[in-house]
Amino acid sequence: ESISTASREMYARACEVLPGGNTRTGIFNSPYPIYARSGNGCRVTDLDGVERIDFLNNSTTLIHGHAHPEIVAAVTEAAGRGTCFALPTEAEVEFAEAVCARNESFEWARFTSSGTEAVMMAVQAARAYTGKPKIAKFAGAFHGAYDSVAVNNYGSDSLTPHSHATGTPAAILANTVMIPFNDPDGAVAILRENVDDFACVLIDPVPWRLGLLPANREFLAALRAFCDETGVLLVSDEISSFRIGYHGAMHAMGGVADLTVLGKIIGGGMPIGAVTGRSKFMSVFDPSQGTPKLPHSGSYNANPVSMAAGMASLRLLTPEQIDRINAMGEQVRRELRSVIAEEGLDWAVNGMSSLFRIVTSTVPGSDLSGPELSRLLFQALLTNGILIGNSGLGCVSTPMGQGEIDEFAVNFKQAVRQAVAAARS
Ligand SMILES: Cc1ncc(COP(=O)(O)O)c(/C=N\OC[C@@H]2NC(=O)[C@H](CON)NC2=O)c1O
Repeated sequence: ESISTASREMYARACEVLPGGNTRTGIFNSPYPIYARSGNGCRVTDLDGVERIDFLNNSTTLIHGHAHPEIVAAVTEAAGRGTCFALPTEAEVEFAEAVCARNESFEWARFTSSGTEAVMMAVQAARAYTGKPKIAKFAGAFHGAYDSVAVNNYGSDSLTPHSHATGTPAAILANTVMIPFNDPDGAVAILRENVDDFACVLIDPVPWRLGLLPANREFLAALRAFCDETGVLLVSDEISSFRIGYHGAMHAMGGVADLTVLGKIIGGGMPIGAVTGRSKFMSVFDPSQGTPKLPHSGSYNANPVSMAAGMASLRLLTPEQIDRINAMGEQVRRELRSVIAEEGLDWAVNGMSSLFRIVTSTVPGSDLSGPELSRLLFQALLTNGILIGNSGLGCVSTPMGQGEIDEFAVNFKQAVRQAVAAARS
């Protein structure tokens, strides 16, 4: 049924000028996506004026929700003084200080305009520092669109590299090795097979495409020990998971990375990415000693508007705020689990801190499993005033309170019943 007449009409117009009316694969939804008109705090309004509680927050980016007054003020003030210069600004230095203060391993920082670029630069920095070609990543984990890492990134645990970017050269796949998540013996055995060829191991400590289940401490310790022994760099992609603790995900789980990639929440809703880490590794970018091993430019790198939004976002993200949204995240996971239990379903609600992911039945052959059911649930939630990701991903934002959690629990029950009925019809 048509959820939003105006969105359907807008989508038809979009298809005239955008491939499939789309410019971001992850948020495409058939038969057509709902178009946003505006957002305010934890609520988003579509082109028909329908308001929903936003538990997706632009794929966990908007930790302070939409149009936070302090972030809007910072962006407006910065933009009024010029949005970008072919000159460095104080804003870049101030924000780099704020980022480096978050974790003792963040000795130097460098900015990009997306997480994808930051992952790319971290991988290239590891290759520049070690002189080695191969990288290891976890089967199924998502790290953005860079072709060296856009390999096995849709949740499958297959260790055979396959790219979702059709046409990726075999030479790229040959240098991207899959290792199994939370399997220390399995992962280290594969790493040892080509130990002299590895530049880095790339890990998201809470990989959402693997069901948002965290790495365990023994596993992180085994990776750290392997990297200490061999000189392979440990790169932590915390673009989505940094929010789980004031010092980030690895720190919260007792690990230490050599380089850490940041994005999303540190940008306050403006385009951002960052590579941080030990200065000895980050030195590959340093142009002050002659041509750097790794040149890296970008027209909007460290642009003062993103820096200002990021400063406001980090300033607002106090330990108390993190504790508060983490407690609300735990309550959300508990409420959703009790609805699922009441409905007699074997779905799971995974995640930690302020992140959650609803995973429909994993029982092979169950009629209530897989991406189709996740999509039915996503659509049913849309008609019940709630926005989450089409793969069941969601998060809590700081403007939320008990009212939003209560409303989610009630509407989730209705949506589950509608999705199950639709799946069985
Ligand atoms: C661990 C990790 N590494 C790199 C990236 C890429 O950063 P970006 O270039 O700033 O988007 C990301 C960013 N996107 O992840 C969000 C993810 N992206 C998606 O396409 C889907 C869309 O809904 N299924 N949902 C999501 O939450 C990331 O999470």
